[in-house]
Amino acid sequence: MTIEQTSCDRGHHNCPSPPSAPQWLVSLRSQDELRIALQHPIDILDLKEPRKGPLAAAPAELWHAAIAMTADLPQSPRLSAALGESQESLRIASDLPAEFAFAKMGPSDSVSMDRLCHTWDRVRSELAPSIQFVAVAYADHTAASCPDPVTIFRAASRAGIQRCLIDTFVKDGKSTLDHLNRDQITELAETARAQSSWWALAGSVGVRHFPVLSQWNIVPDCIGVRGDVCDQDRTSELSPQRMRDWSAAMARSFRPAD
Ligand SMILES: O=C[C@H](O)COP(=O)(O)O
Repeated sequence: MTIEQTSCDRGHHNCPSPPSAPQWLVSLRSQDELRIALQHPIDILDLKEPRKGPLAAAPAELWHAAIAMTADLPQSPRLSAALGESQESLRIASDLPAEFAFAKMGPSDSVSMDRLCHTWDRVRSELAPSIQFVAVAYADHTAASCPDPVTIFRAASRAGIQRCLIDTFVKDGKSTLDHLNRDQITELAETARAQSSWWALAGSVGVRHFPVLSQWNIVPDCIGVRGDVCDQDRTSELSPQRMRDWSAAMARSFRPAD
């Protein structure tokens, strides 16, 4: 999908149509949650264990269950796995089944871009060739002791990584849009576009942010969510009602992807 930037202010009568829909990624931690998620038009089922950290890996049993549950679907969402931060990723990357489309690793404690690139190389070399590696940046990069998001997005492209995701490291309710202002998120979006990267916006993103994104003319290629589709915080269960709310909000706020 191409990034479409529009000057459309949807509240304005001259607005021709809402922007093209970003893909929708939902992070899931159990088979029950997978069953709920599969009732919605999700593009990417992202498996992780939110009780163990922002990008902690789900157990391998869930990886295999997700493959079995989606194998025969006519329009199967693609599978993504969080592999944890660097040490956990290095340990488990080679176990990820080739049926997965994406794998991502948290950059915390990498301190320098050189070190993070080195870890990316090592993790990528462990993945099945068909799995696309997603470079993750943290909006609260100082707390995560890693390079800033634009530096990570640029380095990813230089390293031949075409997919980037921005998330938050500390899950205290502060979103990526609290950590980064309009200019900073615009710079990220423009960086991604200039280097033809696909980019996903995550990090305590909620339906409440859709009007802000519209006002800022930001349309990521994908929006990722966990906490805002749960009963309470992101460690609680996936909420069927909140999933319905997100489905409706995505359909209302964006026109179908081209
Ligand atoms: O990859 C996306 C994340 O799981 C988003 O989680 P969050 O919405 O709880 O920050």
